[in-house]
Amino acid sequence: MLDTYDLVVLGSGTAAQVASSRARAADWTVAVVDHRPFGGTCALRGCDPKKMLVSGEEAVDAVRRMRGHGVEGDVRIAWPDLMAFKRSFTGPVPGKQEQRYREQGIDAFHGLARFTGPDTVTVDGRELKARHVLIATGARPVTLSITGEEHVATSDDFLELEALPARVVFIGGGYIAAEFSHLAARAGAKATVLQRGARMLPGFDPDLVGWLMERFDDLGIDVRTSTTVQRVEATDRGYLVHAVAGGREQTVAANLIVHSAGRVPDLEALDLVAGGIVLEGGRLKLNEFLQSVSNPRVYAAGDAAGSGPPLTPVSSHDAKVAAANLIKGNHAKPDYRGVPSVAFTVPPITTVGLGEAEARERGLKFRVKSEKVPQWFTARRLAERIYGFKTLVEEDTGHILGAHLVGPHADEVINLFGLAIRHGLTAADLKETMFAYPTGASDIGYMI
Ligand SMILES: Cc1cc2nc3c(=O)[nH]c(=O)nc-3n(C[C@H](O)[C@H](O)[C@H](O)COP(=O)(O)OP(=O)(O)OC[C@H]3O[C@@H](n4cnc5c(N)ncnc54)[C@H](O)[C@@H]3O)c2cc1C
Ligand SMILES: NC(=O)c1ccc[n+]([C@@H]2O[C@H](COP(=O)([O-])OP(=O)(O)OC[C@H]3O[C@@H](n4cnc5c(N)ncnc54)[C@H](O)[C@@H]3O)[C@@H](O)[C@H]2O)c1
Repeated sequence: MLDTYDLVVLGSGTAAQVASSRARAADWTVAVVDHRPFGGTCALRGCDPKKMLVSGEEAVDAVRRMRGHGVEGDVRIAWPDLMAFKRSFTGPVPGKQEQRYREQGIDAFHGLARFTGPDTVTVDGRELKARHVLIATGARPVTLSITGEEHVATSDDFLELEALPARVVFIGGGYIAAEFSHLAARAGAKATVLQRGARMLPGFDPDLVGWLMERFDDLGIDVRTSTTVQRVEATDRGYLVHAVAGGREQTVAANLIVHSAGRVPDLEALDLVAGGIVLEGGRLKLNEFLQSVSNPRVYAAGDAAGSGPPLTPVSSHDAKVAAANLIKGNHAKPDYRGVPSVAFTVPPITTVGLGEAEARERGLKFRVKSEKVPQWFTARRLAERIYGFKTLVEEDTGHILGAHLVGPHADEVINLFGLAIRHGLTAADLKETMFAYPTGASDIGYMI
């Protein structure tokens, strides 16, 4: 282990992995630091473990949909076994990560990192001097500032539950509430979502969210919008969640309350003042090259940078941009065109590019095609009632401005619209493409 490095990377998630290996490949001396097991949010506490659990849901949902259509019998989620299945993936991740760092010649430090000066960082009592630092510390749940906040579990806690409690309340109605309430309800819990916003999943097309809400109803998920949680009270039988909606107080009983009210860059422990790193509105103040405006040695990437949407592919993209600028001098800028996003409800809902309202606000000239199409073959063969789309195509150029899908295979098909947006393909290009039939993609020609 050295005391001086060309690059010290704070964090060991997606952004850290990508940037550290690029810098090392350029023959830089590199250290990574994390106070939690190595691997970051996506692999250990986010996308991947969540989707391992969704696999159980998908299996149950398929049987329930096909019942009466040639499939008989009942199936249910065996929660401890599904958790064990999840751990079969997450368990080996930290060890594999450490081995990867060893093989690459990257030094890995365990501990909470904190700046002690513009080019020094302390980790577990050891001071590291750095020619450059990359802040890749990810995000944390936003502080709710409500009485009883200490009783609110995080998504990390939910993903480690050995047993699923009978009544689960979600505070907030975005990605985590949508995905985890579907999971909890299919696994037999009573799920309630208390969403301050006027609707669920505000990042997705309102019409498509409306169609998806039918499935929340089927699952018995109690979704209360325009409802703000005010306090949480512990009782001898669990908790009471006190909320207010339209001036009226409501109380919901719970055995588990899950934070799903948003995440913010995780910067608190870093002592940014000591590092000479300024913030603006609670976020790192960065230039267009993802470099701190006040300390040019320091760059940031991923959720910690807060520059693009807080998603794994964006963390990876940011890290490539920051690494390129570190190694060759500032020249690369992030490009967030065509970043697809999926909420992994069953069925999934997806979005890429501009929403209809945003495109109108920008004064663009475009045609909208939107329809709920459960009668299409893709949905029929799966006995799925929820299937629909909305596409936005620019009038003059034929460019795809935005695409929004809900239903089977939407999580895969949206990537093709992302490809079109990012690489300037037109609606005509997509229509001329031959997609294997019958697949989700073979519907694209009819969606535009
Ligand atoms: C429940 C959940 C589900 C998600 N599902 C998806 C999904 O399906 N698809 C998708 O694209 N995105 C998903 N996301 C978002 C995605 O996980 C993040 O955008 C992505 O993992 C961020 O990567 P990162 O490298 O920026 O940070 P992270 O992977 O969060 O890594 C940051 C690391 O820094 C460490 N750290 C923090 N502070 C310090 C410090 N002071 N010293 C040392 N180490 C520190 C942390 O321990 C952490 O390991 C999900 C997120 C959550 C919470
Ligand atoms: N599939 C995915 O890509 C995926 C899945 C899970 C999480 N994530 C990432 O994690 C981040 C955090 O997810 P999330 O679901 O916590 O946040 P979110 O930003 O998706 O949704 C938060 C919602 O909580 C509501 N809210 C905030 N404070 C509230 C309060 N006091 N009472 C009631 N409602 C309140 C807001 O109106 C908002 O709609 C996401 O932004 C996303 O980047 C991504």
